[in-house]
Amino acid sequence: MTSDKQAPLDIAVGILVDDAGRVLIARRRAGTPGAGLWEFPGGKREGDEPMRDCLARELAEEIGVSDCRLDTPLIRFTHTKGERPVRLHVWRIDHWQGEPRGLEGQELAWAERDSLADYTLLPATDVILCALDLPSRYAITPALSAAEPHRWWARLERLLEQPHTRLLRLRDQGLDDAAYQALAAQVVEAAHQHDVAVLVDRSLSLCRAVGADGLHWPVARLLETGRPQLEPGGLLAVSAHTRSDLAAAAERGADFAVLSPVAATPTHPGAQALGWDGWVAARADHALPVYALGGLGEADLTTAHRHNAQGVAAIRAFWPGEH
Ligand SMILES: Nc1nc2c([nH]c(=O)n2[C@H]2C[C@H](O)[C@@H](COP(=O)(O)OP(=O)(O)OP(=O)(O)O)O2)c(=O)[nH]1
Repeated sequence: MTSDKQAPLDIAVGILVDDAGRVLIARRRAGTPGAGLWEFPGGKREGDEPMRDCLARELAEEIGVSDCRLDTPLIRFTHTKGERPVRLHVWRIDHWQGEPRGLEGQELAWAERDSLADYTLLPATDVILCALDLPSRYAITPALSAAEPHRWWARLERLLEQPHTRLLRLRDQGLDDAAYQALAAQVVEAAHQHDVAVLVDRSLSLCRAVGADGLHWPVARLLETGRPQLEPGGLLAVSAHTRSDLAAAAERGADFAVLSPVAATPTHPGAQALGWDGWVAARADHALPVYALGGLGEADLTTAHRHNAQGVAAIRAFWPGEH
């Protein structure tokens, strides 16, 4: 076996999103691998062309659109679910010129996000969809048990009111299960009024009891018990600290991970900071969205995206100050 045989093919993929929030999918033609399945438009890199150029070329050739605005890459990951390993470089595209049409005879469809389940998509598309659905900011609460309750609640309300807040983890390791569950029930109720999804720590039964949107576990717990039976659409997030944690998380079916610490933080004294170089080496191209955590905030979002992060997770940086 030569190593060349195993080298992944680089593929550029574009997710065109129209003003109604629908996404463009294309049906693979007869005679190609995965014929009949639906995919996002894109294709193989030619020579050593930059991946952005590859995507612009593929979209022009396949669907006749030009001037695609490629601001921020959505995700880059490798998977081995097809005939050979591929590394997908995926962009979300909200602006382009021209009306997409199937120039190679392929069928196209504009699909509502919720109706994508009706199409048989290529394997590993679930990773792309998860990245598409997840926000750039993953807010984590400081412990209520270490704070004055009315102040904590006032800040939580302010956080929930901010339009950027879409996903929250309730973290309070100082509470016993009963107290944590009582708090989680209240937090989920408050968050859902603002359309903010809440992930809770601890057990599947607690998650169900409080109507949370999923669980956030240490990766070791996923390894011990396997992926819990969440409701359809429920999210399983894991905390990871190493490259092998992430490999295990992707392998065992976590929807996304948080990889930390990028920098040292007062909440985790003594934890060895990865720095961005260490973070990128550990993140690698594992097949799941990964947030960067540890001493980061709003100002680090662009850097995080550039390093193949879904975005930034933070406790202090997103927790509103007192006014
Ligand atoms: N376009 C696209 N390809 C994907 C996705 N997910 C995924 O695993 N792939 C894989 C399938 C194929 O093995 C590979 C794309 O190869 P391709 O054969 O379509 O590339 P191409 O358009 O350059 O093809 P060609 O006719 O020039 O050979 O990437 C996806 O969402 N979109």
